[in-house]
Amino acid sequence: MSNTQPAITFEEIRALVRNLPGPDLDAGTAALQRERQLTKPAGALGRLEEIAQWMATWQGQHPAEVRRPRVAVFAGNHGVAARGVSAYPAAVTAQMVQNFQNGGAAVNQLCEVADADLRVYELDLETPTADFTEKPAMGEEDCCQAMAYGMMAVETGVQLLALGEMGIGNSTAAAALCHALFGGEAKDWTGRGTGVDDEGLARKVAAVEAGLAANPQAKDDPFEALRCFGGYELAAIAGAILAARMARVPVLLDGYACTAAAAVLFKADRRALDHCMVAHRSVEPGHDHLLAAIGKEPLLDLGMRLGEGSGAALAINIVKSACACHAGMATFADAGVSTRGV
Ligand SMILES: Cc1cc2ncn([C@H]3O[C@H](COP(=O)(O)O)[C@@H](O)[C@H]3O)c2cc1C
Ligand SMILES: O=C(O)c1cccnc1
Repeated sequence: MSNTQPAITFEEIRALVRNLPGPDLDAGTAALQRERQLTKPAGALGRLEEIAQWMATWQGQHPAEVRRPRVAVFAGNHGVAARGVSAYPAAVTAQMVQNFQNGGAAVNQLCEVADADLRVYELDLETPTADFTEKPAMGEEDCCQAMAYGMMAVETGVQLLALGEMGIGNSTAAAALCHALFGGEAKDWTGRGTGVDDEGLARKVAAVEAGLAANPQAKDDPFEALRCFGGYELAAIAGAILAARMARVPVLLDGYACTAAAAVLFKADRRALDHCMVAHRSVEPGHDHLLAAIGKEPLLDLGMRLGEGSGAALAINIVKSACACHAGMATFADAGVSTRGV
């Protein structure tokens, strides 16, 4: 990326992870108490109730607010893309960034519907990471720089952060990352991404296996795994999640690639993703294994496999709806509705 001194080092990031702020239990309890008084049978709003409580707990305020949701999409290019692991050429990454800027992508429409502020962050698209089948994708400085860049997406006033990525080849990077973090076999983590054929899928599995063989140290440390396989956009997502935690901003994670980036933090500390929900279950088969590994149940399951923050942008509507019901509904006492008889 650049030759300047990184704004943060791995050591500082590790210290951040060791000292993450915890939940605001007072705000969470206030939400639970209000929930019990709202004019509906107990539990009848299902996960919307859990979402309202989660939002209060991690925003540290009750009732929680979603006036300013932000969708941050990070874009980066991958050296491994040269190995024929995507159905599309690497040039599509920059072309899609242009498309985002022109308002023509799926995520633009979904942000419009959700009334969300879409920000697209390019990470040196002319300079792909190294091919991880040969050596680590990034040096430590570049990885830290990308994480620091991701942190900048968390600005004052953002009340909910939805994260996404754009980077041709990144479903292969995500597979290698998950394989290093959680073990298993390369094929368990590798899917068709943008739609590779059987030969393309075999090339992807081979690239993941070669990646693990070329970077054996990636298995020993989650940040090392991020550096070896990451991709600038995946490192930026990990940085954004950390900054959001520090700033008390709840986070929606998108599909496979985005959740894989988040999983680095989970491996570093099992509580590190407590302020995150996974927006949807991607069709990419590795996502299911990954959700099981990090213990998260996604909000939506619509057969999507796009990336670019699309599922996260869509789920903003669910979070807004949960908070609107929680804050706006009348209580039994206020509305003069009889409480449960038996
Ligand atoms: C036109 C187009 C728009 C996209 N928007 C997101 N992705 C998605 O596809 C890529 C990952 O798949 P793979 O690993 O197979 O390259 C990522 O850039 C992801 O965000 C797109 C891909 C394409 C082709
Ligand atoms: O789930 C994802 O993030 C995904 C799936 C396919 C292609 N790109 C991204």
